[in-house]
Amino acid sequence: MYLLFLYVTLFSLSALALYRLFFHPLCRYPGPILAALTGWYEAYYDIVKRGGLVVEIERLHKLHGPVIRIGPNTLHFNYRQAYHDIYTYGSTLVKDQEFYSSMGAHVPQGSLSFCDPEAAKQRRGLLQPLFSRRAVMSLEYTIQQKIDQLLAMLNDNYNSSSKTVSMAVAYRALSTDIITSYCFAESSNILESPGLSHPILRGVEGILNKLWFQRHFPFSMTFVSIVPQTLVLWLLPEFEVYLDMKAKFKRQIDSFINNPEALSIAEHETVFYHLLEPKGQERPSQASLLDEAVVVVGAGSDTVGNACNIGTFYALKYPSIRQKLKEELEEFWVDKDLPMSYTALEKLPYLTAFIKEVLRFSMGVVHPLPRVVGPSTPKIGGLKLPSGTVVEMSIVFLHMNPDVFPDPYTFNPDRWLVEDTNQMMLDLAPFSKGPRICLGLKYISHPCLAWCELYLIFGNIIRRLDLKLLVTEETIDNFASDCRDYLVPRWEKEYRVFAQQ
Ligand code: HEM
Repeated sequence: MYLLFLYVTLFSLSALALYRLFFHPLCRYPGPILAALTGWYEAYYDIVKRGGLVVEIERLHKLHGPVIRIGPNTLHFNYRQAYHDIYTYGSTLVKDQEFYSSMGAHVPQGSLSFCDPEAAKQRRGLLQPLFSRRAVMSLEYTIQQKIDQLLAMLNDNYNSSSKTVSMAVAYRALSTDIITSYCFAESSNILESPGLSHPILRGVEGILNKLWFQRHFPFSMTFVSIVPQTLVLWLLPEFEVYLDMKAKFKRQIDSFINNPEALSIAEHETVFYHLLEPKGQERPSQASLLDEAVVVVGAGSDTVGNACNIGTFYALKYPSIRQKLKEELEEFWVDKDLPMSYTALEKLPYLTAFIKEVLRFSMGVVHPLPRVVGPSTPKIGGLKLPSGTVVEMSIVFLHMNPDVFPDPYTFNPDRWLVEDTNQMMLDLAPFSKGPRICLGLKYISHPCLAWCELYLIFGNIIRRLDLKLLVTEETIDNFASDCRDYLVPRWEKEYRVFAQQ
């Protein structure tokens, strides 16, 4: 009996392997045989090579050309027309259910995980007002308050070469505090924790380390949500922070549901204000509200933190860049003790060029975002593909394309100061593009929350502080290389700074 079972299994696997190698519609596309046979090829680079998939894809494109088969049913592209066909004009493609339901296994009812275009459109419609330019302008004060807190902390606690701080940690603290106070009118207050040792920071790190495991073994998150909490914490102590955060959001939602007046008397509009009082739509379920809260905090913290971390590094590393930023800011922002508004800062040409270069370098989400070809999808990068094919292109290949960004691995804000930046702007896509672009960013040239944060943070850090970079053997030298893919890019090394008095 066992033998029969073994024979049937072996026969089925062999038949599947033969089909995938010789009869599958994608069988004529080049790529590693193992990738054509199984999705575990990708899992190996994600888990064993710890975020090494994008580096492997780069190697494969050099070997096999601009289109490669990276999974049994997945093509990865490396040319700009394909990127725009998939994302910018990709209204007939949908998010890949297999990828997003495993990545979002902990938040199945949050906007990021919605693959059905209609459901995503409805949810985005509910949240959009919170991230519109009008809302952002009216809540600028909240962002400025948090930045003031960061500056005071750096001045008071990290002010000599023997008292330094990792800016990666400081910015993660700042961006999480901003997004939580902005969205829920209740900050996580990480910046107030002594030595920035808040459990949330450790928890986020622990969860990021488990990210690829969750992607390839999604039942691990189902396990976390169904077994008793004490067992989860015993087996996976790093989940404590995540479970605490969810419990806190749940308490907040319960209190708003029980006391709807509290929504309108909160200091400012919040995520829950828009979700609990949907105009012309049914109110999302409590589980969905909770998932959305987690999505918004996750999506709005590390992305912003990464960009700030990378920008500050280059402003400190290259004195000429820092000097130009400083001179421009000093000319327009004469009294640094008075706050400067986002609308004033966004008019500064060099600061704007600097932020665009920061966004090009920091990438946003570095992992290829998979989309599924539909029955009416036109050609992708000149290729007519069967419906159901998964297509993707990591942003690395767009942002580091030497045809559009000459000498792409050099951090050079001046490239944005030429007269015609149209093509570069088209290919600057840190927030992705098209129907599933980062929430609230209709077009990259219509700034809102993320832009507001970046202008205010860089403006304040450069104008009001004199940060010094501490260079040691351990200091990262260049953010363009050795990047690991944890959805957002991560690096092994970091850098530390102190505020010169
Ligand atoms: C520098 C800052 C940011 C970058 C580079 C960035 C980048 C991105 C990217 C690339 C996506 C597409 C993900 C995908 O297709 O799977 C995305 C989606 C999203 N972002 Fe951002 N983001 C940033 C800041 C923010 C902020 C501040 C928020 C607000 C809370 C936010 C909320 C979201 C949400 C909710 C989605 C999902 C939208 C959907 O699937 O329809 N992001 N972001």
